Amino acid sequence: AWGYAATNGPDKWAENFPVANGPRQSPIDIVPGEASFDAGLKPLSLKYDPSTSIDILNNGHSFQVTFTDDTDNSTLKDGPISGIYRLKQFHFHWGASDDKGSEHTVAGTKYPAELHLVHWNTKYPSFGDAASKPDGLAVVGVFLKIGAENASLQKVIDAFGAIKAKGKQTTFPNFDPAALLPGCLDYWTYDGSLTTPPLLESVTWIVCKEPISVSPEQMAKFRSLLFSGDGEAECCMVDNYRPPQPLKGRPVRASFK
Ligand SMILES: O=S(=O)(O)/C=C/c1cc(Br)ccc1O
Ligand SMILES: [Zn+2]
Repeated sequence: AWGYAATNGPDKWAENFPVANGPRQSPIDIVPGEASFDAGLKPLSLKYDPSTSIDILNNGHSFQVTFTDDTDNSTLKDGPISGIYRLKQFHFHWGASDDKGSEHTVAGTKYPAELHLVHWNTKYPSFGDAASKPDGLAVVGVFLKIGAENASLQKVIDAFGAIKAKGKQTTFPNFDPAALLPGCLDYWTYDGSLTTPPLLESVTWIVCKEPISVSPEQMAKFRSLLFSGDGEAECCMVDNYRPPQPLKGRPVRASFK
């Protein structure tokens, strides 16, 4: 199965997922000076209902918090998209050390981690259906920067004890993902893909310019999670990020000057 090791990592994914070499792969290096300001881009409208959060899971390549998506209670609207997209889950990517870990980079700068909030277009009947359409998904990316302890993030970290190994999950009710968003929602946007197999080219990426904070101690807790399952040789969950992919002529737009 795919992973992030030398034997099954990003450089090997094209063997089973040839779209890995496609025209709209993610992540990318965002070069602010080459992004074009688009006055037609609307502010993001993110409206989340904490009662839609269900559980937290170690899926063997990250951990994710999953939401009920059978109503329009937690949605993304406006920004670069048309229609209503429902929040399905959020997860993170991070490094073994603070000098790497994000998937998108900004003029070559890597952040220690990156949050992805995954939404699907309600013009399609389900996430699975939407995931195969060019306008099916919208993922909001938020960089994490080393600094003050993040109290909202700490609520997620407090659940790690129950999901240390691959396959572990526990209930995670009443969590408001809006508490993980930066104060300023200026963003860059471009057409891309899932950054993990199946690498489907169905994502409108919306990457926030402003990072949120994470303390060194909190990053250490991320790195205490395991890729491995119970009874397997322990392997720390670190460096679960895909590096930037070729832009192949895609425009990157900015919602801000
Ligand atoms: O890292 S992302 O591109 O946000 C991957 C998102 C993703 C979300 C789901 Br839900 C299932 C498979 C996936 O690959
Ligand atoms: Zn992701």
